[in-house]
Amino acid sequence: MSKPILELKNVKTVVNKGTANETTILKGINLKINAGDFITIVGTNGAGKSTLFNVIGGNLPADSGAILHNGTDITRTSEEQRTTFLARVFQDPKLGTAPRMTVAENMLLATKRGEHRHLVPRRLKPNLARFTKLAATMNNGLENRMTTATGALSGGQRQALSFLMATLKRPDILLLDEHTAALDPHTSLNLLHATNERITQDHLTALMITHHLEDALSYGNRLIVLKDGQIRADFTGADKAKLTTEDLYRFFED
Ligand SMILES: Nc1ncnc2c1ncn2[C@@H]1O[C@H](COP(=O)(O)OP(=O)(O)OP(=O)(O)O)[C@@H](O)[C@H]1O
Repeated sequence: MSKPILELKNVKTVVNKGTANETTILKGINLKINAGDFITIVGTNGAGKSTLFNVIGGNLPADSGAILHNGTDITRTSEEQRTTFLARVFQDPKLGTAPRMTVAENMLLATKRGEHRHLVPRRLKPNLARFTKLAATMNNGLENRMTTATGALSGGQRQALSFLMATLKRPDILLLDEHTAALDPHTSLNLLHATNERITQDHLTALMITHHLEDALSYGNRLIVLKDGQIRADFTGADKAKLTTEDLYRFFED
């Protein structure tokens, strides 16, 4: 069997070290993510879901344990170095896009993820048709706003742009951190559908944090329950398919 695309081996993360508030947030995470996995992640507030993404993304160090990318130890690499193979979409539509740049300029910038980015305006023209076609896949009129400054978009359009930017240059790992949570129900559903289509059609490897248990059940091939800094359950295939919201609720009871 081929190596996991990403592997966490007994990863622990401690914050406020050496103070009275010292806390171990991740308490020994072991996780093998295989190419093409679409993993939904659920867990109570404070379970450590965003911290897990921070540790994978290099925003927060792993205090012990190891993180391997295609078998190579990346535990000590920086957040910047990891952007060569990893992209993340946050809950806040304002994160991930440059507000004064147009939609098309932001997309051009995203084609350079992980590289030293110099925006060359003349490169925009040959890419515009492709970018517009991609924007149209979001089903929210983004394709009609290619020359609009991103700060003037609706939250839904801006978040759709963040998602497109994260996937324009294919990432090995896509981290979706409650990326539809700040949107109204209709806009959220629309983005979730577009997300699912892109991930499944392009066979992307993705992890998606959500508080909506129905969404965690509906999407992906794998579901992980995080509780108190540990992985309490990891369902795949047929086991995931037969899970119900009631089954999941049990993990939220003390
Ligand atoms: N840098 C930090 N310094 C101190 N405490 C932190 C830090 N990062 C996270 N924590 C704490 O660690 C715990 C886990 O936080 P985290 O944001 O990972 O939880 P979460 O599962 O994403 O929660 P939510 O569903 O509310 O977003 C929380 O108690 C949080 O306050």
